[in-house]
Amino acid sequence: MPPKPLIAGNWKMNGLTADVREIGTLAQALKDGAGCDVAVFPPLTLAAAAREKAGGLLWIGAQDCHTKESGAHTGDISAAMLADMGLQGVIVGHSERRQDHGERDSDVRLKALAAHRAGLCAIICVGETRAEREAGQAEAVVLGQLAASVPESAVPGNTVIAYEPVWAIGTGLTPTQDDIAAMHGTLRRALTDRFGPAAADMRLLYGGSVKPANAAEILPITDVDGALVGGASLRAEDFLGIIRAYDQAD
Ligand SMILES: O=C(CO)COP(=O)(O)O
Repeated sequence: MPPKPLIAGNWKMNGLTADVREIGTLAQALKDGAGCDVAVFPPLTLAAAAREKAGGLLWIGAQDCHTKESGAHTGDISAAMLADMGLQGVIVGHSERRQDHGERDSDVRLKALAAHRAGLCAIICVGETRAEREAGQAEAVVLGQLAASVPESAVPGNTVIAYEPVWAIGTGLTPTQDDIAAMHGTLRRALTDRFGPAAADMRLLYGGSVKPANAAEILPITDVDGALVGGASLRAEDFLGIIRAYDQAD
């Protein structure tokens, strides 16, 4: 049995107080259950209100955390603080953090470890750039990121891997179904080599321009256990269009 799918929405640096109503709309729609788990990662300013609106029907998480538990790190937030506010997960190693903040695999690994120590689920992101894909290095790059970013403490209950090709993020471009299947198969094999049979239960999400219009083609691909959605997660109606792709498959 493949793991229960997860549809996760990464709001990035978007959303003001009024937008929390979208979480309320999602929770209302999820009352009768869904064919997948649902999570939203709003900006931290909205996380407490989002959690209240979610009413336990979807997870609420954060988009980053510090590697340390506390200390003199002005402007940073620790995983322990996120757990203390009742959040369930945290995205680590998103390509925008790797690019904008120079995060390396070793930083991502320490952040994932911090998340695990705090009892949070770490959504660990990997993905190649366009130049790396064109040079035929996509698989090697992603496998390198996976090996160095995922800590030994990873188990299916505390870790989700998100494959997000950088060139597909926010561009409307997606890899072919065969390319997604090949990369996810490669990720699963690498995780199995490292973690044994437990790797079968570790969720592998695809991210990069997932929309209601292409969800039905992407989500059923073997070894795709859900999606990490950016732009199309900001409005409940669009996000539900992706979540419902699972109901229709049932
Ligand atoms: O980066 C992403 C999610 O983390 C994907 O963003 P888009 O869905 O907007 O392409």
